[in-house]
Amino acid sequence: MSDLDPTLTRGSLADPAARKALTQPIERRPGSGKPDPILKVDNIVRNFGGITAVDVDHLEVQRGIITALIGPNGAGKTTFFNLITGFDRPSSARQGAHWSFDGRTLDKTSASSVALAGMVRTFQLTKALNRMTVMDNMMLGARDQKGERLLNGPFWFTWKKQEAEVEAKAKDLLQRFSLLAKKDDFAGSLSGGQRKLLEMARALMSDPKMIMLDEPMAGVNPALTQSLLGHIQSLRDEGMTVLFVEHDMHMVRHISDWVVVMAEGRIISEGRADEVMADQAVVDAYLGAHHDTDLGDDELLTDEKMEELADEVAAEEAARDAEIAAHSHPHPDHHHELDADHHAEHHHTDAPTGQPGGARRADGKDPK
Ligand SMILES: Nc1ncnc2c1ncn2[C@@H]1O[C@H](COP(=O)(O)OP(=O)(O)OP(=O)(O)O)[C@@H](O)[C@H]1O
Repeated sequence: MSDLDPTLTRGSLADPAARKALTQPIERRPGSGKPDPILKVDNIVRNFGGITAVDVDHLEVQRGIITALIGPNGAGKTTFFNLITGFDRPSSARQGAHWSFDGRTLDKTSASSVALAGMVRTFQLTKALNRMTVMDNMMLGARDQKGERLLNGPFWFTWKKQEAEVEAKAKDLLQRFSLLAKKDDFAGSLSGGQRKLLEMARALMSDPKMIMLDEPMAGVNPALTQSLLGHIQSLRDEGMTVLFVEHDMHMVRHISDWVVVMAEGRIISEGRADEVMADQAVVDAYLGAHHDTDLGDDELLTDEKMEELADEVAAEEAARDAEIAAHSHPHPDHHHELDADHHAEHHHTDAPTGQPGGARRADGKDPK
């Protein structure tokens, strides 16, 4: 905080020039210090069997701007989100893992306490949530994230009194995200984009300081894309910190003020979008098998290039299927070791273990 321009008060980062002035002096290297970090992470390692999914030495997330966390499939982004929000425990828990949010240590904190501290993540709607109405989802969002202690304790009446207030707030948020007319509809009946809006609205029920969005553009049709991007930017313009994981590089280029790149569980690059996408370490991490992977540069994405990529993917999948058929003996499915829903919720397939950018073995050997 020491070097931060005192005029950069809450909301003043709505001005692009102010954001540029803030990020310009930051060193372009993994783990660089930020002028006013809201989140600081040290020594977070997560192993699954012999695989090191996350191995982050140091990361700082700047307050008040939009930071994108990108990386190839299997790079460890979702696992990292799970770890810092208390939904998973680092393997390095007793070996120096340390992280703090807004000055408060979160090392041994539960997921609900992390949310109470002001760091809230969105969740993709599960089957159960799909069967509830949009409004009930919002009310549950409030209970999950704020009133849990009130509901369980002798404060039930206090909660009841607050309920009307909470409902009014839910309606305001639904209005803001153009979902009010749908408040009595089942969440499952919403379009992909509307679900993303509902996920965001739910997370905002607890007035977070930082919102963490997991693939906000997944399954969103082009008509809603602009509106979603606008909502994310206006949250930042109102003073909120945004951290998001996204595969859509066009979106990353469009709205990120800062980009952090992960590969093989590690932070490999940091900088502004155009800078990291030109960084050889990033290009190498994304390349590997797909040497022309689109990093969001529209000029590169010709029809011919798309066909070439589709052919490469098909050839790779055929080779993988053949390999699986050749080794089709039962194999313990480490993927479901902790969280059976984790990958079922993902819309895309994981990189096969050992593909560039994917997880690596804890002993450093090629997992194949
Ligand atoms: N619960 C789990 N049990 C075992 N292995 C897991 C588990 N969760 C993740 N992994 C493994 O950890 C590595 C990192 O996965 P993670 O989902 O965090 O990557 P990611 O960067 O979010 O990938 P994607 O972009 O595909 O969502 C992968 O190799 C994955 O298979």
